[in-house]
Amino acid sequence: MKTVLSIQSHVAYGYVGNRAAVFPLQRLGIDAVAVNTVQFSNHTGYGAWTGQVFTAEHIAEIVDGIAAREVLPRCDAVLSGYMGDVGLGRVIVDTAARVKAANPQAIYCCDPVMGDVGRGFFVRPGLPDFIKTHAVPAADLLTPNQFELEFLADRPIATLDDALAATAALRARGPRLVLVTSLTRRDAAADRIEMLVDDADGAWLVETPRLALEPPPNGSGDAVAALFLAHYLKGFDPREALEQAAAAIYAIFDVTGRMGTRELQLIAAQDAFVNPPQRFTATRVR
Ligand SMILES: Nc1ncnc2c1ncn2[C@@H]1O[C@H](COP(=O)(O)OP(=O)(O)O)[C@@H](O)[C@H]1O
Ligand SMILES: Cc1ncc(COP(=O)(O)O)c(C=O)c1O
Repeated sequence: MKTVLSIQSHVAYGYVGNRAAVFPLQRLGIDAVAVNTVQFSNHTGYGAWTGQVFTAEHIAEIVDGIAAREVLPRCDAVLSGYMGDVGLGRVIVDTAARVKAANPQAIYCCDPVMGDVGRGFFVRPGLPDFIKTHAVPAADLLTPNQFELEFLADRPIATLDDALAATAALRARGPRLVLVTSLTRRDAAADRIEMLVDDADGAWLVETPRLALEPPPNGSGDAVAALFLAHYLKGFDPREALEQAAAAIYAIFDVTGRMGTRELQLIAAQDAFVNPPQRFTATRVR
């Protein structure tokens, strides 16, 4: 069994961070060791929330406790998402290095959660620059949405060529693979939403219909990063892992987004992760 150390936010109500990532990991047969960077009542997109960002010392203590149980050498990957603040970010990047020292085969998958096109930046000041200068070079897999890709690669993205130039620029800084979510470009149909995966062997694009989801979903990026990583760890190549992740996230929204209840979302998800009703074929773009 593969093991993922997932270091992300926790919310009591709703599905972002570890609440969006742990269930897909488990459903796909991965042992998810979950460390929560914050405990909030709900995600910050609501505008108001209660709860706390845990201190860097607290997270370091939890990681030390896990290390004392000999868990780090068993980890096949570290998955990080919402970091809370720069101090926490340092502990997370350090933890990824500790896991890789304990298990040289282990990989660090960094979901550089910091904002999106509709909302702009939604994390504390300083974190975007920390992620750009410290987390990106440490990552093996990087999963930005389009907004995050533009910031990390210092360029606007209007076309597929722009996106490929940006992923190449990021790969030159460390990550072996970049997965871009919610790619929206002027040279594609407006009723579609795309994801792009780029590694040394080539680049693949997958598109699904864009569903009218109001308000726009939160946590979809967290779920996609977990889905992609789970399939990648299980030995799927990047193109197959991309197709699996696209089919699963689409099934969840298509079945549940229109109907709306959270319970349905979870129930539908159980089947969608493992046996998505619809397949989407990726196209080679490099
Ligand atoms: N309106 C939508 N219709 C269909 N799929 C969507 C929609 N919004 C998100 N998705 C799927 O979820 C993936 C991740 O969403 P994204 O918005 O990029 O994540 P994040 O939460 O990190 O911003 C997208 O690449 C797409 O496959
Ligand atoms: C606490 C928390 N974690 C994670 C996220 C990331 O969600 P997404 O997957 O939509 O980027 C958010 C977004 O609002 C959040 O508030």
